[in-house]
Amino acid sequence: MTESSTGRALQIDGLDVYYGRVHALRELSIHVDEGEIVALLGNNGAGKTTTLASVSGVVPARSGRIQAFGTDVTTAKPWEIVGAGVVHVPEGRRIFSRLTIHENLQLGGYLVKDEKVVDQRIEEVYERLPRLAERRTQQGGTLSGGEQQMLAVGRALVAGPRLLMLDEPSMGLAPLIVAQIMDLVQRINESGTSVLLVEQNARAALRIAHRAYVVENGEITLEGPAKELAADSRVIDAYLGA
Ligand SMILES: Nc1ncnc2c1ncn2[C@@H]1O[C@H](COP(=O)(O)OP(=O)(O)OP(=O)(O)O)[C@@H](O)[C@H]1O
Repeated sequence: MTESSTGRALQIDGLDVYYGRVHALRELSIHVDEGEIVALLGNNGAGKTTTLASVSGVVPARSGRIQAFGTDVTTAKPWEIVGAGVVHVPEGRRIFSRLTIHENLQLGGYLVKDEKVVDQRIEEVYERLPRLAERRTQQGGTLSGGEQQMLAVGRALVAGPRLLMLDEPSMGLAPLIVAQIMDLVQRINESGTSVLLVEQNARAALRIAHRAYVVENGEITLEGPAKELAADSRVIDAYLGA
């Protein structure tokens, strides 16, 4: 791994990923500057989850390069990528329903050596999300969908991300709850964490993103400032509806 200073949280160049014969990503290139929220929009099966899985070291790149904060992580292991400051909140939250909220948060710190740091970060999560603090001894499975999503984000924060990657945080949630989740993401960004936000809900994502990309069949087909994309007729027709 070579290191340099770029001001880029994430730089993906010409990424190709295959599942057997399925060519899931086709020379995909995107970047996230430090301090940005960047949305990756697209329909089911477009390649959004694969992009995050590839950055996280879960799905290997056939070709191309992935850099996180100037470090080449193309072939890095998942824990090395977390160590580089890149933390992934997976699709479907994947919280542990039999563990308490507090235990779920503690799991976010499993790679953090200093327990005091973990405890301090959990307290910060409780300050940010008082509803989790009130329910800290309850089992994760007793939370509503929106609260489970907040717990999944909180757990990621305990890992100390410099880049937070969120996979469809709005999935299955009512509009009011989606707005609360997006507000949380925006506040996390304002306190200094860069964000890559994967969403099918283009409307919600474009409201908080600085820039966005549209991915179709594994290829980037549109990109630009979020405000411009929100006004682009191709985005309106395909992703925003009437
Ligand atoms: N484990 C897998 N094995 C085979 N093909 C896969 C696998 N995972 C994804 N694919 C295929 O790769 C392509 C990209 O899928 P991906 O899940 O990245 O899309 P997505 O944009 O995240 O959609 P979704 O919102 O449904 O997750 C699709 O054609 C999908 O069928």
